[in-house]
Amino acid sequence: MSQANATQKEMTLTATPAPRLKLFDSQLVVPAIVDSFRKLSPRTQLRSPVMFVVYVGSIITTLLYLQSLAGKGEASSGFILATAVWLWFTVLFANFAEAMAEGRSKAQAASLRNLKQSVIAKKLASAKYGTTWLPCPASDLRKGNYLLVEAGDVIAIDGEVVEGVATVDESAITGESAPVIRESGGDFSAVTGGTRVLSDWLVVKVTANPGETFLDRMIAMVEGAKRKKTPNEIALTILLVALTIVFLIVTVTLLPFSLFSVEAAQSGTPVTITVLIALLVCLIPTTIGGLLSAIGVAGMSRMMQANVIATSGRAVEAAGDVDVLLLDKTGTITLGNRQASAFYPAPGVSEQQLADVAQLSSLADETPEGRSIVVLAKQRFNIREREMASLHATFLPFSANTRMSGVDVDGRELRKGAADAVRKYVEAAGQSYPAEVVKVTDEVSRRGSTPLVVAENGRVMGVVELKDIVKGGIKERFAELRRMGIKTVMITGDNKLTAAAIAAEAGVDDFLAEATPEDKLKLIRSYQAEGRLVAMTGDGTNDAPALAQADVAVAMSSGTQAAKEAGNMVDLDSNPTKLLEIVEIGKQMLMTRGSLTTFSISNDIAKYFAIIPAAFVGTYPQLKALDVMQLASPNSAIMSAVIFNALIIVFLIPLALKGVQYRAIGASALLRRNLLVYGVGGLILPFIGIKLIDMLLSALNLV
Ligand SMILES: Nc1ncnc2c1ncn2[C@@H]1O[C@H](COP(=O)(O)OP(=O)(O)OP(=O)(O)O)[C@@H](O)[C@H]1O
Ligand SMILES: [K+]
Ligand SMILES: [Mg+2]
Repeated sequence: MSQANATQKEMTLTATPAPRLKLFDSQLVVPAIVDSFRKLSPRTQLRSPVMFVVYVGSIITTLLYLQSLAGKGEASSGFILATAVWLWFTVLFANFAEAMAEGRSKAQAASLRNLKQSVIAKKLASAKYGTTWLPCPASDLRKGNYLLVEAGDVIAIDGEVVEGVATVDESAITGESAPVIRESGGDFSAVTGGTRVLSDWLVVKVTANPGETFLDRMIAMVEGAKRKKTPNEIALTILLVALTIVFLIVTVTLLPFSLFSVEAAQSGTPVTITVLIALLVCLIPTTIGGLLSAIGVAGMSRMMQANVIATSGRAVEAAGDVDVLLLDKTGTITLGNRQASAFYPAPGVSEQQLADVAQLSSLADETPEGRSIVVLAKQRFNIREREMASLHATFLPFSANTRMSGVDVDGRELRKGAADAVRKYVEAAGQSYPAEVVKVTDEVSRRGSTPLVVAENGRVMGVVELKDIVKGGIKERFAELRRMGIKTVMITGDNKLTAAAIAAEAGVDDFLAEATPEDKLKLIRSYQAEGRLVAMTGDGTNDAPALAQADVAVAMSSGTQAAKEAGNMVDLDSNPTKLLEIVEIGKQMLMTRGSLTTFSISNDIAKYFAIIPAAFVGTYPQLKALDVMQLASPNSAIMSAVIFNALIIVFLIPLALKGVQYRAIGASALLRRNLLVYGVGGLILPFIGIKLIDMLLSALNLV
């Protein structure tokens, strides 16, 4: 063990910590500036229709400026140039916001990539321990290959343990320094490439080709390579496009009005195209248009900081609206390492007889439960392991559907399993089920332990108690979820009494016991049919169908490959209460988007008051009444509005990246508060900002 400890310490030192970069860290800012220019390609710009309008406006004003240099300008070339430059800044600032958000994700991806080591694996000729192995680079491994991994070896690639038990240091992936046990069968059989075996050995079957491993997928996700617009983002984009079209029509119809009206002809001051473009850009929702993508990317990146990898932005979004959380009992709410702790023989059976039958029925049972029975029988009565192969036995593996396992040997039919399952089996064999055994299983269950009833040839031999422990601190976290309005439901294959005891201890709102994988699936569907958004956390293979059905499906990284494939998030810390943070991050992202949309639309209103009187005062002098800001000159008014419109994007980048503050108060109270802060704030702020810019411009004699 001392050697294992030493290796582990070494590992902890070499593992790369996730980068904790400051908001405007120069490591992020410099590449983001470069990226802002790279993002000027039309294809990239088309992704945000609002910003694309600004982009086109920048190009047109630039052309108008060039025309003015040739002496055919519609206004002074200095004014056109200033407008063009600030419109380009507007586009660049929006690009910069997105690049900053992506840069943070890229830094996280880079730290993950550091974990990818080129490992030489020990490739076995067959699935059996002890057969010869050949060195093979990880990149040449394929699904279905078998590997030997021994103490000190780094596991080359993702796989499933088929033989052996070992302690594994997964700190490089999970950040958790305590070693975990990985063993064949059951829910602790998945191993991840990049982790290191500390003691003993494993035979691992490769489950992913190079480039398709858990780590590879995490890196791709974090880098945002596969980031698609979420349904909510698409809906919001449609709204923004509609607003843009309305303002575009308004602006275009103003053109002939100003050009051909009698007043314009008389005063000789038609509104220029430059001014109309400035007006259009100020009216369309550029603030949210420029920040929308950054908000989404930042949400995923905040998940990553909480050690959760989300496979889609859609999952992050759904997390913000979750109503019901379903949790698996064993391994999620409890530690999940259920150990046999006592034998309770049925009347007329000795404890040793029971232990003997229980042990024999568990010899080929690869689950932690089965193995722990063999261990207890040895401790209590020194019952030695028998070699299954020489016994001519047929083994009946445990399944979550039958909730039984056993063995047929020398004409003896040995079974063990959940009380109700064994009772059915015993009664089907025409035997009676002793009342004393019911008493014992009830007592065991009320303690929160799992009773396993053991039977031989249809006769009940007694009960084995499997002890499990509720994870620490879970009750307070569930109370917090309740305050957020989220209902917690524990689902388990275990019996009602055990379930009730654990449910009470953990403080969940409700539970479903004796659930088969299909029952779990049905429960999720029934909640979804009520229009609720369901989150589920699980770790076992039998949780996979339910995880695939849930809207937000968080797989524990300690769980099986199947569970991780089925989920849309993986919690690297394997902490069931992590959902609390996941929901918070989701809510925060939705709120940030809502708040900035509100702000964006209301902060455009002041610009009418700045630009409309400035643009049309020549044509319609009555409009002077709108000039509540008393801006220095028409040109100064227009420039100030355009400059404010560009700068506000930069000022709001920190908010878009960090997210607005989340508080666990009611949804309507939160909405009221945000409307007040961002709606009213957005209304007032530009009046002050535009006036200040105008004063500065005229003080510096720039307009
Ligand atoms: N190796 C085994 N052999 C026989 N019976 C078992 C074995 N392991 C578990 N059982 C019984 O089957 C029941 C159902 O197991 P299952 O794995 O579906 O659910 P669980 O692990 O108890 O709960 P959860 O769904 O929360 O993980 C257990 O409660 C136990 O009574
Ligand atoms: K705007
Ligand atoms: Mg289970």
